[in-house]
Amino acid sequence: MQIIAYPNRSEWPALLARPTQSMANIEKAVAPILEQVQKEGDAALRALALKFDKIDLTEIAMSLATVAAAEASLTEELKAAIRQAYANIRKFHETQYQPVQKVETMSGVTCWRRSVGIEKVGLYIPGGSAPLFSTVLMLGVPAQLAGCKEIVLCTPSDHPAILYAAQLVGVTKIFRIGGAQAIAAMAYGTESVPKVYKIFGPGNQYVTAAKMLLAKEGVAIDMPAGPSEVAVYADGSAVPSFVAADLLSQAEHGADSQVLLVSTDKKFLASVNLTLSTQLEALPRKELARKAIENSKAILVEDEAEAIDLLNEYAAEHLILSVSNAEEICEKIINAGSIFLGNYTPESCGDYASGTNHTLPTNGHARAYSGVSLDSFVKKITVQHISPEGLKALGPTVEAMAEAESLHAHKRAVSLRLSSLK
Ligand SMILES: NC(=O)c1ccc[n+]([C@@H]2O[C@H](COP(=O)([O-])OP(=O)(O)OC[C@H]3O[C@@H](n4cnc5c(N)ncnc54)[C@H](O)[C@@H]3O)[C@@H](O)[C@H]2O)c1
Ligand SMILES: N[C@H](CO)Cc1c[nH]c[nH+]1
Ligand SMILES: [Zn+2]
Repeated sequence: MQIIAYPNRSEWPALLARPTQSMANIEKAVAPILEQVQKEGDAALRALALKFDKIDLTEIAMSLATVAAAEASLTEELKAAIRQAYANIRKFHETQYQPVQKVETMSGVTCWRRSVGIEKVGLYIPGGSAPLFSTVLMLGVPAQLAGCKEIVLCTPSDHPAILYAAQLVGVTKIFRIGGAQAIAAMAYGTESVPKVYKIFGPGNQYVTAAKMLLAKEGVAIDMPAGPSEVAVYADGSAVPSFVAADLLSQAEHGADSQVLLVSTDKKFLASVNLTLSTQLEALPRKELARKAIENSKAILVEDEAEAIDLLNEYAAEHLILSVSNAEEICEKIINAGSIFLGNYTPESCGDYASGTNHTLPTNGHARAYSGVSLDSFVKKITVQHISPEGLKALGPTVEAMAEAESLHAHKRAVSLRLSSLK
């Protein structure tokens, strides 16, 4: 990994830019796909599956028999691991339920919020270069807890673990479609695929661009969750081989992934680089990881304060703090998707099974977005009730404001009632 020593702050934006292809080029490729699906429906899905995924899609929906057969084809060990991950993710997301809190803002004026699961949701499960069945749990568990009635899943993969996990979380329909065309199908609806109210899920740049383009048309999406990335901040207490393994864990996702290592210790950076090369050569997906590592940097900074500023500017999807004062540094991080503390908290645990969600904002979007949670799958409907006594107390305030805005019908809606109470 290229080591950059003591860059000036003015150099940070260029240094921290992700190796994404130009969004304009990706959008140029994706826009016609969206249009084709909107116009031609299932016929477009069949043509695009053949073109991009080399799949002959006679059946767009997965049959119940295929789904049922999935369980039998998995080992007991893998099924137990999936069930353990499911239980942990469920336990963590259950804590995100918010009890209804009724507030009396004035005597007789009561307001509260109801959380209601979004009725129809669409989950995208990446399957181009790896069948990410862990993502089924990450999206399906909060959808299930939120009480979403229709849970549609699209994926280009037919891996049985995807189908097994889909059954666990109560997915209602599964379609073997991937890429931008899957996102378009869930946004517009086709003869086979139902139109949903909100689309969730990570994916490559085509998937992410499709979500962003559709968001401009008013389609609800979770967030931009593109190519995976990790930043590691390490000091002399960190173990170089552990840090190298963490960097490679995200580099192996794809050539467009990026990893970042930050330290105040020059020798440490060199040791990580050494073990990284050896570990890289041993990986089956080494060509993908090598390309991602070529796009990555190890940055030597002056001190802890500079490291914190740099990490906040980068706004990593995942941030590992392999430093002796990890909890203290954690409190100073204001931009990150998910943070991992200490030497024994590999990011992989969050990817699969610790309980937190792995669908997280990438490409600096952690500055403004959070990862997926139970909240992502619910709407909050506000409710209020005003008693006659409450209206007597509140009415004059509303009358004065409506009068000042020249909205006389608003004022009358209050005044008529107040007169009836005299
Ligand atoms: N941010 C997160 O939370 C998060 C979580 C998991 C995975 N990820 C990321 O998801 C991504 C998964 O990517 P993937 O490619 O393996 O699977 P994917 O399912 O996202 O994309 C595969 C699809 O891309 C489409 N495609 C491929 N080449 C195309 C082209 N030239 N033009 C148009 N469409 C094309 C195909 O239809 C294919 O089905 C990785 O980048 C990974 O890092 C991110
Ligand atoms: N690291 C990915 C999120 O960016 C999630 C994942 C799934 N499987 C392995 N990793
Ligand atoms: Zn991962």
